Amino acid sequence: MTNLQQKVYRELQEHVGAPGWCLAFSGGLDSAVLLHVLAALCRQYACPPLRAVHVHHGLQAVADDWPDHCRMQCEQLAVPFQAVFVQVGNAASTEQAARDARYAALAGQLEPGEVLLLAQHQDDQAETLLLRLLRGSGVTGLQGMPGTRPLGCGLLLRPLLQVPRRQLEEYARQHDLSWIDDPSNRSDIHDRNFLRNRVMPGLRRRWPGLDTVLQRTAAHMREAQGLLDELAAIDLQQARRQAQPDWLTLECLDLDCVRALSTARQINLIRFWLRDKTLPPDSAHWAGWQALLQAGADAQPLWQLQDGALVRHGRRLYWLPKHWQQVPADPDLPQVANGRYRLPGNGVLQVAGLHAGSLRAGYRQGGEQLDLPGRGRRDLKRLLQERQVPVFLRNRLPLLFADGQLVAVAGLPELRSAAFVGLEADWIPPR
Ligand SMILES: Nc1ncnc2c1ncn2[C@@H]1O[C@H](COP(=O)(O)OP(=O)(O)OP(=O)(O)O)[C@@H](O)[C@H]1O
Repeated sequence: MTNLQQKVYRELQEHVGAPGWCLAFSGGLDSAVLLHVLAALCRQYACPPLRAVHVHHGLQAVADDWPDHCRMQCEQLAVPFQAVFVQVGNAASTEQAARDARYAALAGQLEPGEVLLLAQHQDDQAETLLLRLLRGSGVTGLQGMPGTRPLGCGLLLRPLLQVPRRQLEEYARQHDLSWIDDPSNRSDIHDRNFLRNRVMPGLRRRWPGLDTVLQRTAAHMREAQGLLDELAAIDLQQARRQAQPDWLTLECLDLDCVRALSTARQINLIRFWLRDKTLPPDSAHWAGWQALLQAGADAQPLWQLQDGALVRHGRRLYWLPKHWQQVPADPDLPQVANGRYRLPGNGVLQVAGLHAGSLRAGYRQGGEQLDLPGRGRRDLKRLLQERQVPVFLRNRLPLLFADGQLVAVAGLPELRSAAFVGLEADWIPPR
């Protein structure tokens, strides 16, 4: 077994029990080497079934031959191959759009538990770090590419991150490999190519240990990030509250608790809290956070982020996922089974009790009235104000109607007309 094969095998040792290994195969030098290494490991050891996937972006005419090239390489090594064709959206940066489309396509075709292998190496990691430094990244960004992270229903792994490109070139020569030379890599228009082609060679001549030094920086940043996360977890535990009203399934923090922290610590907490909810704003865009804190006591300010918004109501701070914000064009909620209605974002409204099946569920349109036992007809708007239901929620409360008349408000058991007092209406949050 060659030195490189041993290194990769060590990196993959923890994953030999996975249901499959899937190589992201661009056909370039790095992934061609990884394909050869993996095929060799699979011949020598008990490894999961190996396959390779090439993503075709359709962005440059020369790339039209690449799926065939990749297929041939895989056939020679008896590795099952698949080409996936994607449409790249019209983003400001084609490079970024291609990367997004590629990761989405790769994630989409992973089997549960399968490991997706990417061929980024030590030099790529050094470039990534320097690029991020030049773009003003903080601790999170300066950790570089992670060696492993969840992707779709599987796991993404980069087993070559400790391997210098020189070693991959040597391996390719020794094994007489052929690979695709992407002509766009030679153009210095893109920052990464400029750095790779014009800057890194000079830096490496002056500081021969540059790549390992930068690797050490990334390790320091990972350690620092770990500590920041520990602090954020403590702060989150202190600040987390049950949403009010208490049937609400939204996540919420106590604003007084958050305010008591220093600004840097507030931002650390909010970043940590939102990590699995939305892309964090970059460091230049935290003015929205200050505006949210400084708005008057009665205001209900909202800070819009990519996949939802932070909203203040009273002394609470809510995370409002996007599907909560989009008022559907159709005010009716579709009934999916007897007494079960589909809510946006895959939640379900389950209505049980008398007449449950004959009700229509929908959102407020304005002007609704409810005939309350002992109180007579009341405007829904007033009733919701009385109960201090947050403004952001008022148009998103599922209402139940019988013969066109409002008879119950889901989640607020006291808002039922006489014949529907015993009606139960639960929200089952999206999974
Ligand atoms: N079109 C593609 N199809 C499948 N996987 C890809 C594709 N492009 C890149 N990858 C994967 O992502 C990794 C990093 O991409 P990057 O663009 O840095 O690589 P590359 O220079 O195009 O190709 P290589 O790393 O194979 O030389 C690649 O090593 C490969 O594993």
